[in-house]
Amino acid sequence: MIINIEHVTWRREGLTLLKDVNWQVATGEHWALLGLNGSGKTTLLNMINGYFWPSEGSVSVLGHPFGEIDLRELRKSIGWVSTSLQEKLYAAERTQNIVISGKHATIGLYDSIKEEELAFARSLMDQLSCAHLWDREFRTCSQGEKQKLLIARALMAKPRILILDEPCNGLDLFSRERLLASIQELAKSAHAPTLIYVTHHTEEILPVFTHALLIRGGEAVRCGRTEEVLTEEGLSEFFESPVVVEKHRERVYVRMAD
Ligand SMILES: Nc1ncnc2c1ncn2[C@@H]1O[C@H](COP(=O)(O)OP(=O)(O)OP(=O)(O)O)[C@@H](O)[C@H]1O
Repeated sequence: MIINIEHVTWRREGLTLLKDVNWQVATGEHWALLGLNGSGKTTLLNMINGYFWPSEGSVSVLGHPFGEIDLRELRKSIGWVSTSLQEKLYAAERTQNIVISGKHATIGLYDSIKEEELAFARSLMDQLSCAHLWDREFRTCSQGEKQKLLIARALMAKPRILILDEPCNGLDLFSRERLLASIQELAKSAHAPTLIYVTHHTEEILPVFTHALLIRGGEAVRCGRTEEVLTEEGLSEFFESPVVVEKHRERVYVRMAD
């Protein structure tokens, strides 16, 4: 079992921010985590990374129950790509150095770069269709290109779980599709980590995401196989508002019902 969250409740400042959440992620599955603003997605991710401790219930990640594992060690197996990270990275840094710095999850490089690290960084940039950005300054790359570089950076540490936290935020239609195509390829590649794709938008949930968790008000409202979860009925109930679902190339597009 990659992730096993059982009856997890998390309280903070008199509020219950996660309520009796149950979530099991098995090997070979890729998950989408869908929820509106403030629904508890980031809180749940912080829980998986061991930054928050459950008030009730138990968390086990990569077969290690919390309480029995060094969380700093565990975090080395989890990549977490989010846009807020971009601001922390050196704007003038060369793209390949940013990718390579992911090996030890540092900001900037402190050791001399080894030949095999350069080769691995290049293969990752190739895999994410951004090898043409080699040796560019990070700040000169577009938002979509930066996201690809940050995914390559996270993969440099060979994580077993890769969290993609709203990676398409701020991307235009075409950049979004290019990034999604790279994510699709990544998910299909041999030795791909377990992907957890966090989003507000159902249409970003690619067919490779076999399972979906819908979270609302800190509760896991629906959880299961994507095609069973992302139905018109299921989503109308989830959004507490009637929606119409249109499917195109195995992706689900939602609009409000008239
Ligand atoms: N440490 C904290 N103390 C108090 N409230 C918190 C804390 N962390 C999160 N919250 C609250 O918990 C709720 C869920 O927040 P969370 O960041 O998990 O939502 P989210 O689903 O990631 O939202 P978004 O899509 O906007 O990023 C919010 O109402 C937020 O204000």
